[in-house]
Amino acid sequence: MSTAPAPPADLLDDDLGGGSAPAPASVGGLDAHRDLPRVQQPAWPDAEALERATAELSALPPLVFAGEVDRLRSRLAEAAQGRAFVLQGGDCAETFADATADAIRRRVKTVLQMAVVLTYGASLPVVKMGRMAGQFAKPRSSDAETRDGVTLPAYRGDAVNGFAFTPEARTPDPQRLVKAYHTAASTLNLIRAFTSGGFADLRQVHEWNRGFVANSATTAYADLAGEIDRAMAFMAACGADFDALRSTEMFASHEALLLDYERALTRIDSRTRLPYDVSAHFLWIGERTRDVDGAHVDLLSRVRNPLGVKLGPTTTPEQALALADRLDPEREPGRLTFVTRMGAGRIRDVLPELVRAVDDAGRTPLWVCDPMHGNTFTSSSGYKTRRFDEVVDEVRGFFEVHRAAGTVPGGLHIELTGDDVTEVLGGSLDIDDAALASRYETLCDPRLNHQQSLELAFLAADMLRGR
Ligand SMILES: O=C[C@H](O)[C@H](O)COP(=O)(O)O
Ligand SMILES: C=C(OP(=O)(O)O)C(=O)O
Ligand SMILES: [Mn+2]
Repeated sequence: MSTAPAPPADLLDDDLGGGSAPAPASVGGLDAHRDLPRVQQPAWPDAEALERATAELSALPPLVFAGEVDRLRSRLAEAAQGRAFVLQGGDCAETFADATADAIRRRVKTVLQMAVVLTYGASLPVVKMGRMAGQFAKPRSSDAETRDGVTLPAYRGDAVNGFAFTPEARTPDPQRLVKAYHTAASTLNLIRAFTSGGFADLRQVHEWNRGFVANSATTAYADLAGEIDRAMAFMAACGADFDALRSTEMFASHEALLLDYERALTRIDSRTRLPYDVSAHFLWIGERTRDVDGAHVDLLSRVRNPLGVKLGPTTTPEQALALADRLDPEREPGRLTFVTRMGAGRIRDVLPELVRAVDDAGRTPLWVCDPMHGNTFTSSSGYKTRRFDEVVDEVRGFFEVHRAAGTVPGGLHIELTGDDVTEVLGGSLDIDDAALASRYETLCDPRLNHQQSLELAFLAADMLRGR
Protein backbone atom coordinates (compact mmCIF):
# COMPACT_ATOMS: atom_id res chain seq x y z
CA MET A 1 0.00 0.00 0.00
CA SER A 2 1.31 3.42 -0.84
CA THR A 3 2.38 5.61 2.06
CA ALA A 4 2.43 8.76 -0.07
CA PRO A 5 0.28 11.52 1.38
CA ALA A 6 -3.01 12.02 -0.37
CA PRO A 7 -2.93 14.89 -2.84
CA PRO A 8 -4.71 18.00 -1.59
CA ALA A 9 -8.38 17.91 -2.40
CA ASP A 10 -8.08 20.65 -5.00
CA LEU A 11 -5.59 18.57 -6.97
CA LEU A 12 -7.93 15.62 -7.19
CA ASP A 13 -9.70 17.52 -9.92
CA ASP A 14 -9.02 16.18 -13.41
CA ASP A 15 -8.09 19.74 -14.30
CA LEU A 16 -5.27 20.52 -11.90
CA GLY A 17 -6.23 24.03 -10.91
CA GLY A 18 -5.43 27.09 -12.96
CA GLY A 19 -7.32 25.74 -15.92
CA SER A 20 -10.13 27.94 -17.05
CA ALA A 21 -12.56 26.68 -19.61
CA PRO A 22 -14.44 29.01 -21.93
CA ALA A 23 -17.73 29.91 -20.31
CA PRO A 24 -20.56 28.75 -22.56
CA ALA A 25 -23.46 31.08 -23.23
CA SER A 26 -25.73 28.92 -21.14
CA VAL A 27 -23.74 29.52 -17.96
CA GLY A 28 -25.22 31.78 -15.31
CA GLY A 29 -26.72 34.41 -17.59
CA LEU A 30 -23.31 35.47 -18.83
CA ASP A 31 -24.88 36.65 -22.06
CA ALA A 32 -27.88 38.39 -20.54
CA HIS A 33 -26.05 41.72 -20.90
CA ARG A 34 -26.40 41.46 -24.68
CA ASP A 35 -30.08 42.38 -24.42
CA LEU A 36 -29.51 45.34 -22.07
CA PRO A 37 -28.50 48.93 -22.80
CA ARG A 38 -24.81 48.76 -23.82
CA VAL A 39 -23.45 52.28 -23.55
CA GLN A 40 -19.95 53.48 -24.51
CA GLN A 41 -19.33 50.58 -26.91
CA PRO A 42 -17.39 51.18 -30.14
CA ALA A 43 -19.31 51.26 -33.41
CA TRP A 44 -17.40 48.29 -34.87
CA PRO A 45 -17.91 48.55 -38.63
CA ASP A 46 -17.56 44.82 -39.37
CA ALA A 47 -19.56 42.42 -37.19
CA GLU A 48 -17.82 39.34 -38.61
CA ALA A 49 -14.39 40.75 -37.85
CA LEU A 50 -15.54 41.34 -34.27
CA GLU A 51 -16.80 37.76 -34.10
CA ARG A 52 -13.44 36.45 -35.31
CA ALA A 53 -11.54 38.54 -32.76
CA THR A 54 -13.68 37.47 -29.81
CA ALA A 55 -13.48 33.82 -30.89
CA GLU A 56 -9.70 34.16 -30.93
CA LEU A 57 -9.73 35.77 -27.47
CA SER A 58 -11.98 33.05 -26.07
CA ALA A 59 -9.37 30.44 -26.94
CA LEU A 60 -6.42 32.26 -25.37
CA PRO A 61 -5.15 31.42 -21.85
CA PRO A 62 -6.28 33.43 -18.84
CA LEU A 63 -4.13 36.41 -17.91
CA VAL A 64 -4.64 35.84 -14.20
CA PHE A 65 -5.38 32.80 -12.07
CA ALA A 66 -8.67 32.70 -10.19
CA GLY A 67 -6.81 31.85 -6.98
CA GLU A 68 -4.97 35.18 -7.20
CA VAL A 69 -8.29 36.93 -7.70
CA ASP A 70 -9.57 35.31 -4.49
CA ARG A 71 -6.44 36.40 -2.66
CA LEU A 72 -6.95 40.00 -3.77
CA ARG A 73 -10.56 39.83 -2.56
CA SER A 74 -9.36 38.86 0.89
CA ARG A 75 -6.76 41.67 0.86
CA LEU A 76 -9.47 44.19 -0.05
CA ALA A 77 -11.65 42.85 2.74
CA GLU A 78 -8.81 43.70 5.12
CA ALA A 79 -8.62 47.22 3.69
CA ALA A 80 -12.38 47.71 4.07
CA GLN A 81 -11.94 46.93 7.77
CA GLY A 82 -9.06 49.38 8.17
CA ARG A 83 -6.41 46.68 8.40
CA ALA A 84 -4.75 47.50 5.06
CA PHE A 85 -4.66 50.44 2.66
CA VAL A 86 -5.04 50.28 -1.12
CA LEU A 87 -2.99 52.09 -3.74
CA GLN A 88 -4.29 51.78 -7.28
CA GLY A 89 -2.36 53.69 -9.90
CA GLY A 90 -1.33 53.96 -13.51
CA ASP A 91 -2.14 55.63 -16.80
CA CYS A 92 -5.52 57.00 -17.72
CA ALA A 93 -5.07 55.17 -21.01
CA GLU A 94 -2.25 52.68 -21.48
CA THR A 95 -0.93 52.55 -25.03
CA PHE A 96 0.62 49.78 -27.08
CA ALA A 97 3.55 52.03 -27.95
CA ASP A 98 4.33 52.72 -24.31
CA ALA A 99 4.27 49.09 -23.20
CA THR A 100 8.06 49.13 -23.17
CA ALA A 101 10.31 47.70 -20.47
CA ASP A 102 11.52 51.16 -19.45
CA ALA A 103 8.10 52.79 -19.23
CA ILE A 104 6.60 49.85 -17.32
CA ARG A 105 9.59 49.78 -14.97
CA ARG A 106 9.23 53.48 -14.19
CA ARG A 107 5.51 53.11 -13.47
CA VAL A 108 6.01 50.07 -11.24
CA LYS A 109 8.85 51.86 -9.48
CA THR A 110 6.65 54.90 -8.82
CA VAL A 111 3.87 52.76 -7.36
CA LEU A 112 6.35 50.84 -5.18
CA GLN A 113 7.90 54.06 -3.90
CA MET A 114 4.49 55.53 -3.07
CA ALA A 115 3.46 52.30 -1.38
CA VAL A 116 6.44 52.33 0.99
CA VAL A 117 5.67 55.90 2.07
CA LEU A 118 1.99 55.05 2.58
CA THR A 119 2.86 51.87 4.48
CA TYR A 120 4.80 53.97 6.92
CA GLY A 121 2.09 56.63 7.19
CA ALA A 122 -0.70 54.12 7.69
CA SER A 123 1.32 51.57 9.68
CA LEU A 124 -0.57 49.10 7.55
CA PRO A 125 0.19 46.81 4.62
CA VAL A 126 -0.48 48.54 1.30
CA VAL A 127 -2.30 46.53 -1.36
CA LYS A 128 -0.84 47.56 -4.71
CA MET A 129 -2.93 47.52 -7.88
CA GLY A 130 -1.81 48.86 -11.24
CA ARG A 131 -4.16 50.59 -13.62
CA MET A 132 -1.95 48.47 -15.80
CA ALA A 133 -1.90 45.44 -18.08
CA GLY A 134 -5.32 46.05 -19.62
CA GLN A 135 -6.27 49.73 -19.25
CA PHE A 136 -6.67 50.14 -23.01
CA ALA A 137 -10.27 51.34 -23.41
CA LYS A 138 -11.79 54.74 -22.71
CA PRO A 139 -15.36 55.97 -22.27
CA ARG A 140 -15.74 59.38 -23.89
CA SER A 141 -17.97 62.40 -23.37
CA SER A 142 -18.52 62.62 -27.10
CA ASP A 143 -18.60 59.94 -29.80
CA ALA A 144 -16.87 62.23 -32.28
CA GLU A 145 -14.04 64.74 -32.44
CA THR A 146 -13.87 67.68 -34.82
CA ARG A 147 -10.65 69.37 -35.89
CA ASP A 148 -10.49 72.12 -38.50
CA GLY A 149 -13.95 71.24 -39.74
CA VAL A 150 -13.20 67.50 -40.04
CA THR A 151 -15.21 65.15 -37.80
CA LEU A 152 -13.99 61.63 -36.98
CA PRO A 153 -14.81 59.02 -34.29
CA ALA A 154 -13.36 59.90 -30.89
CA TYR A 155 -10.28 58.00 -29.74
CA ARG A 156 -11.55 55.24 -27.42
CA GLY A 157 -8.27 53.69 -26.36
CA ASP A 158 -5.73 51.51 -28.15
CA ALA A 159 -7.97 48.45 -27.76
CA VAL A 160 -10.44 50.14 -30.12
CA ASN A 161 -8.81 52.63 -32.50
CA GLY A 162 -5.71 54.70 -33.10
CA PHE A 163 -5.08 58.20 -31.76
CA ALA A 164 -3.89 59.66 -35.09
CA PHE A 165 -6.54 61.96 -36.53
CA THR A 166 -7.14 60.07 -39.79
CA PRO A 167 -10.21 58.09 -40.88
CA GLU A 168 -8.11 54.89 -41.05
CA ALA A 169 -6.73 55.22 -37.51
CA ARG A 170 -10.01 56.28 -35.96
CA THR A 171 -12.05 53.42 -37.43
CA PRO A 172 -12.57 50.80 -34.69
CA ASP A 173 -10.63 47.62 -35.50
CA PRO A 174 -11.49 44.46 -33.51
CA GLN A 175 -8.02 43.00 -34.06
CA ARG A 176 -6.93 45.68 -31.60
CA LEU A 177 -8.75 43.67 -28.90
CA VAL A 178 -6.40 40.78 -29.59
CA LYS A 179 -3.40 43.11 -29.50
CA ALA A 180 -4.68 44.52 -26.19
CA TYR A 181 -4.71 40.99 -24.75
CA HIS A 182 -1.14 40.27 -25.87
CA THR A 183 0.12 43.65 -24.68
CA ALA A 184 -1.57 43.08 -21.32
CA ALA A 185 0.07 39.65 -21.15
CA SER A 186 3.58 40.99 -21.75
CA THR A 187 3.02 43.91 -19.37
CA LEU A 188 1.76 41.62 -16.63
CA ASN A 189 4.67 39.27 -17.20
CA LEU A 190 7.10 42.11 -16.60
CA ILE A 191 5.20 43.34 -13.53
CA ARG A 192 5.37 39.83 -12.09
CA ALA A 193 9.09 39.65 -12.87
CA PHE A 194 9.81 43.03 -11.28
CA THR A 195 7.80 42.36 -8.14
CA SER A 196 9.12 38.85 -7.53
CA GLY A 197 12.66 39.11 -8.91
CA GLY A 198 14.30 41.55 -6.49
CA PHE A 199 13.43 44.90 -8.14
CA ALA A 200 10.88 45.56 -5.38
CA ASP A 201 13.41 44.98 -2.56
CA LEU A 202 12.35 47.26 0.31
CA ARG A 203 15.94 48.46 0.83
CA GLN A 204 16.19 49.53 -2.80
CA VAL A 205 12.79 51.23 -2.83
CA HIS A 206 13.81 53.08 0.32
CA GLU A 207 17.04 54.24 -1.38
CA TRP A 208 15.02 55.59 -4.29
CA ASN A 209 12.86 57.52 -1.85
CA ARG A 210 15.93 58.94 -0.14
CA GLY A 211 17.13 60.12 -3.55
CA PHE A 212 13.76 61.68 -4.27
CA VAL A 213 13.74 63.63 -1.01
CA ALA A 214 17.39 64.70 -1.36
CA ASN A 215 16.75 66.07 -4.85
CA SER A 216 13.36 67.55 -4.09
CA ALA A 217 12.74 71.25 -4.63
CA THR A 218 11.18 71.42 -1.16
CA THR A 219 12.18 70.35 2.33
CA ALA A 220 8.55 69.55 3.16
CA TYR A 221 9.11 65.80 3.07
CA ALA A 222 12.40 65.66 4.94
CA ASP A 223 10.89 65.01 8.39
CA LEU A 224 8.80 62.07 7.31
CA ALA A 225 11.64 60.71 5.19
CA GLY A 226 13.93 60.95 8.21
CA GLU A 227 11.44 58.99 10.30
CA ILE A 228 11.26 56.25 7.68
CA ASP A 229 15.05 56.17 7.62
CA ARG A 230 15.16 55.64 11.37
CA ALA A 231 12.46 52.98 11.17
CA MET A 232 14.56 51.10 8.61
CA ALA A 233 17.64 51.40 10.81
CA PHE A 234 15.61 50.15 13.77
CA MET A 235 14.36 47.16 11.77
CA ALA A 236 17.93 46.34 10.71
CA ALA A 237 19.18 46.62 14.31
CA CYS A 238 16.45 44.22 15.43
CA GLY A 239 17.66 41.72 12.87
CA ALA A 240 14.66 42.03 10.53
CA ASP A 241 14.83 39.58 7.66
CA PHE A 242 15.14 42.05 4.79
CA ASP A 243 15.63 39.18 2.37
CA ALA A 244 11.99 38.28 2.99
CA LEU A 245 11.10 41.77 1.74
CA ARG A 246 12.76 41.40 -1.66
CA SER A 247 9.50 40.62 -3.38
CA THR A 248 6.00 41.97 -3.15
CA GLU A 249 2.51 41.51 -4.56
CA MET A 250 1.04 43.71 -7.23
CA PHE A 251 -2.34 43.14 -8.85
CA ALA A 252 -3.66 44.18 -12.26
CA SER A 253 -6.83 46.21 -12.77
CA HIS A 254 -8.65 48.13 -15.46
CA GLU A 255 -12.05 49.58 -16.29
CA ALA A 256 -14.27 46.77 -17.59
CA LEU A 257 -15.59 48.85 -20.46
CA LEU A 258 -15.53 46.71 -23.60
CA LEU A 259 -18.18 44.09 -23.02
CA ASP A 260 -17.07 41.83 -25.87
CA TYR A 261 -13.52 41.72 -24.55
CA GLU A 262 -14.51 41.08 -20.93
CA ARG A 263 -17.03 38.43 -21.95
CA ALA A 264 -14.46 36.57 -24.06
CA LEU A 265 -12.12 36.52 -21.08
CA THR A 266 -14.76 35.30 -18.66
CA ARG A 267 -14.01 31.67 -17.89
CA ILE A 268 -15.17 28.90 -15.64
CA ASP A 269 -12.62 28.30 -12.90
CA SER A 270 -11.65 24.66 -12.68
CA ARG A 271 -11.50 24.74 -8.86
CA THR A 272 -14.84 26.30 -8.07
CA ARG A 273 -16.77 25.92 -11.35
CA LEU A 274 -17.63 29.61 -11.08
CA PRO A 275 -17.11 32.39 -13.64
CA TYR A 276 -14.12 34.71 -13.27
CA ASP A 277 -13.13 37.52 -15.59
CA VAL A 278 -9.51 36.49 -16.09
CA SER A 279 -8.51 39.68 -17.95
CA ALA A 280 -7.42 41.20 -14.59
CA HIS A 281 -7.63 40.63 -10.87
CA PHE A 282 -9.82 43.67 -10.19
CA LEU A 283 -12.28 45.32 -12.56
CA TRP A 284 -14.18 48.51 -12.15
CA ILE A 285 -17.31 49.98 -13.67
CA GLY A 286 -16.93 53.60 -14.74
CA GLU A 287 -19.03 56.62 -13.86
CA ARG A 288 -20.61 56.58 -17.33
CA THR A 289 -21.52 52.88 -17.35
CA ARG A 290 -22.77 52.28 -13.82
CA ASP A 291 -26.50 52.21 -14.65
CA VAL A 292 -27.82 49.52 -12.33
CA ASP A 293 -30.03 48.17 -15.14
CA GLY A 294 -27.32 48.41 -17.78
CA ALA A 295 -25.17 45.79 -19.48
CA HIS A 296 -21.96 46.52 -17.55
CA VAL A 297 -23.50 46.02 -14.14
CA ASP A 298 -25.23 42.86 -15.36
CA LEU A 299 -22.10 41.18 -16.75
CA LEU A 300 -19.90 42.17 -13.84
CA SER A 301 -22.49 41.06 -11.29
CA ARG A 302 -21.97 37.51 -12.57
CA VAL A 303 -18.20 37.19 -12.16
CA ARG A 304 -16.35 36.39 -8.96
CA ASN A 305 -13.71 39.14 -9.18
CA PRO A 306 -13.64 41.93 -6.64
CA LEU A 307 -15.35 44.88 -8.32
CA GLY A 308 -15.10 48.64 -8.17
CA VAL A 309 -17.70 51.21 -9.11
CA LYS A 310 -16.87 54.85 -9.71
CA LEU A 311 -19.25 57.22 -7.96
CA GLY A 312 -19.35 60.82 -9.21
CA PRO A 313 -20.86 63.87 -7.52
CA THR A 314 -24.39 63.26 -8.83
CA THR A 315 -24.65 59.77 -7.31
CA THR A 316 -27.70 59.42 -5.07
CA PRO A 317 -27.74 57.24 -1.95
CA GLU A 318 -30.44 55.13 -3.66
CA GLN A 319 -28.16 54.49 -6.63
CA ALA A 320 -25.25 53.51 -4.42
CA LEU A 321 -27.42 51.12 -2.44
CA ALA A 322 -28.96 49.64 -5.58
CA LEU A 323 -25.47 49.03 -6.97
CA ALA A 324 -24.42 47.39 -3.73
CA ASP A 325 -27.49 45.12 -3.81
CA ARG A 326 -26.87 44.16 -7.43
CA LEU A 327 -23.13 43.64 -7.26
CA ASP A 328 -22.75 42.35 -3.73
CA PRO A 329 -26.02 40.70 -2.71
CA GLU A 330 -24.23 38.32 -0.34
CA ARG A 331 -22.36 41.17 1.40
CA GLU A 332 -19.13 39.34 0.82
CA PRO A 333 -16.04 40.91 2.41
CA GLY A 334 -13.80 42.51 -0.23
CA ARG A 335 -16.25 42.08 -3.08
CA LEU A 336 -17.28 45.72 -3.53
CA THR A 337 -15.21 48.89 -3.71
CA PHE A 338 -16.76 52.31 -4.12
CA VAL A 339 -14.29 54.62 -5.83
CA THR A 340 -15.55 58.14 -5.19
CA ARG A 341 -14.52 60.93 -7.58
CA MET A 342 -16.41 63.97 -6.45
CA GLY A 343 -14.07 66.90 -7.07
CA ALA A 344 -12.28 68.87 -4.37
CA GLY A 345 -15.02 71.47 -4.29
CA ARG A 346 -17.82 68.97 -3.71
CA ILE A 347 -16.50 66.03 -1.75
CA ARG A 348 -17.21 67.55 1.66
CA ASP A 349 -20.83 68.27 0.63
CA VAL A 350 -21.69 65.18 -1.35
CA LEU A 351 -19.78 62.29 0.19
CA PRO A 352 -21.16 62.46 3.77
CA GLU A 353 -24.70 61.64 2.69
CA LEU A 354 -23.59 58.67 0.56
CA VAL A 355 -21.34 57.28 3.25
CA ARG A 356 -24.07 57.64 5.86
CA ALA A 357 -26.70 55.89 3.73
CA VAL A 358 -24.38 53.00 2.92
CA ASP A 359 -23.27 52.68 6.52
CA ASP A 360 -26.85 52.88 7.81
CA ALA A 361 -27.73 50.01 5.48
CA GLY A 362 -25.13 47.96 7.34
CA ARG A 363 -22.86 47.76 4.32
CA THR A 364 -19.08 47.94 4.58
CA PRO A 365 -17.69 48.39 1.07
CA LEU A 366 -14.10 49.43 0.63
CA TRP A 367 -14.08 53.21 0.12
CA VAL A 368 -11.37 54.47 -2.21
CA CYS A 369 -10.71 58.06 -3.29
CA ASP A 370 -10.07 58.93 -6.94
CA PRO A 371 -9.00 62.58 -6.60
CA MET A 372 -8.42 62.91 -10.34
CA HIS A 373 -11.66 62.66 -12.31
CA GLY A 374 -13.69 65.28 -10.45
CA ASN A 375 -10.96 67.88 -10.89
CA THR A 376 -10.40 68.00 -14.65
CA PHE A 377 -10.66 71.25 -16.61
CA THR A 378 -9.25 72.82 -19.76
CA SER A 379 -6.44 75.29 -19.18
CA SER A 380 -6.30 78.64 -20.96
CA SER A 381 -3.63 77.17 -23.23
CA GLY A 382 -6.14 74.50 -24.24
CA TYR A 383 -4.80 71.45 -22.37
CA LYS A 384 -7.01 69.12 -20.37
CA THR A 385 -5.42 69.37 -16.95
CA ARG A 386 -5.84 69.22 -13.16
CA ARG A 387 -4.36 71.19 -10.28
CA PHE A 388 -2.11 69.25 -7.94
CA ASP A 389 -3.46 71.26 -5.00
CA GLU A 390 -7.03 70.24 -5.80
CA VAL A 391 -6.01 66.60 -6.08
CA VAL A 392 -4.46 66.86 -2.61
CA ASP A 393 -7.48 68.72 -1.28
CA GLU A 394 -9.87 66.02 -2.45
CA VAL A 395 -7.77 63.40 -0.66
CA ARG A 396 -7.85 65.56 2.46
CA GLY A 397 -11.63 65.90 2.16
CA PHE A 398 -11.95 62.13 1.77
CA PHE A 399 -10.13 61.53 5.06
CA GLU A 400 -12.14 64.25 6.80
CA VAL A 401 -15.49 62.87 5.68
CA HIS A 402 -14.69 59.29 6.66
CA ARG A 403 -13.27 60.35 10.00
CA ALA A 404 -16.40 62.34 10.79
CA ALA A 405 -18.62 59.43 9.75
CA GLY A 406 -16.60 56.79 11.59
CA THR A 407 -16.08 54.87 8.33
CA VAL A 408 -12.81 53.68 6.83
CA PRO A 409 -10.93 55.70 4.19
CA GLY A 410 -9.45 52.65 2.53
CA GLY A 411 -7.33 53.70 -0.41
CA LEU A 412 -6.32 55.96 -3.28
CA HIS A 413 -6.91 55.60 -7.01
CA ILE A 414 -4.49 57.75 -9.01
CA GLU A 415 -3.74 58.48 -12.66
CA LEU A 416 0.04 58.62 -12.77
CA THR A 417 3.12 57.84 -14.77
CA GLY A 418 6.76 57.26 -13.87
CA ASP A 419 7.86 59.83 -16.41
CA ASP A 420 8.58 63.54 -16.00
CA VAL A 421 5.59 64.66 -18.02
CA THR A 422 3.91 68.05 -17.63
CA GLU A 423 0.20 67.33 -17.55
CA VAL A 424 -0.96 68.39 -14.07
CA LEU A 425 -0.45 71.96 -12.83
CA GLY A 426 1.51 72.66 -9.65
CA GLY A 427 3.50 70.42 -7.37
CA SER A 428 6.76 71.59 -5.87
CA LEU A 429 8.22 72.17 -9.34
CA ASP A 430 5.20 74.41 -9.92
CA ILE A 431 4.27 73.39 -13.44
CA ASP A 432 2.30 76.33 -14.87
CA ASP A 433 0.01 76.75 -17.82
CA ALA A 434 2.86 77.64 -20.17
CA ALA A 435 4.85 74.57 -19.08
CA LEU A 436 2.07 72.10 -19.95
CA ALA A 437 3.13 72.13 -23.61
CA SER A 438 6.67 70.94 -22.91
CA ARG A 439 5.87 67.29 -22.16
CA TYR A 440 2.14 66.73 -22.48
CA GLU A 441 2.00 63.08 -23.61
CA THR A 442 -1.22 61.52 -22.35
CA LEU A 443 -3.74 60.41 -24.95
CA CYS A 444 -6.64 60.96 -22.57
CA ASP A 445 -6.52 62.40 -19.03
CA PRO A 446 -3.62 64.27 -17.37
CA ARG A 447 -1.47 62.15 -15.05
CA LEU A 448 0.63 63.03 -12.03
CA ASN A 449 4.26 62.74 -13.05
CA HIS A 450 6.81 60.74 -11.02
CA GLN A 451 7.64 63.67 -8.76
CA GLN A 452 4.02 64.73 -8.15
CA SER A 453 3.06 61.11 -7.42
CA LEU A 454 5.66 60.85 -4.68
CA GLU A 455 4.68 64.22 -3.28
CA LEU A 456 1.10 63.07 -3.06
CA ALA A 457 2.22 59.90 -1.28
CA PHE A 458 4.13 61.92 1.33
CA LEU A 459 1.17 64.26 1.88
CA ALA A 460 -1.31 61.38 2.11
CA ALA A 461 1.01 59.53 4.50
CA ASP A 462 0.82 62.51 6.83
CA MET A 463 -2.99 62.45 6.60
CA LEU A 464 -3.00 58.71 7.31
CA ARG A 465 -0.95 59.17 10.43
CA GLY A 466 -3.85 61.09 11.91
CA ARG A 467 -6.24 58.26 11.08
O1 LIG B 1 -10.69 58.76 -18.24
C1 LIG B 1 -11.82 59.21 -18.15
C2 LIG B 1 -12.63 59.48 -19.31
O2 LIG B 1 -12.41 58.58 -20.33
C3 LIG B 1 -12.27 60.81 -19.75
O3 LIG B 1 -12.21 61.69 -18.66
C4 LIG B 1 -13.28 61.25 -20.75
O4 LIG B 1 -12.71 62.32 -21.35
P1 LIG B 1 -13.46 63.23 -22.40
O5 LIG B 1 -14.41 64.09 -21.63
O6 LIG B 1 -12.32 64.00 -23.01
O7 LIG B 1 -14.15 62.34 -23.38
C1 LIG C 1 -12.98 56.95 -17.04
C2 LIG C 1 -12.45 57.04 -15.85
O1 LIG C 1 -13.05 57.52 -14.75
P1 LIG C 1 -14.57 57.84 -14.46
O2 LIG C 1 -15.37 56.66 -14.93
O3 LIG C 1 -14.57 58.02 -12.99
O4 LIG C 1 -14.89 59.09 -15.21
C3 LIG C 1 -11.06 56.62 -15.57
O5 LIG C 1 -10.81 56.13 -14.46
O6 LIG C 1 -10.19 56.82 -16.43
MN1 LIG D 1 -9.12 59.01 -16.82
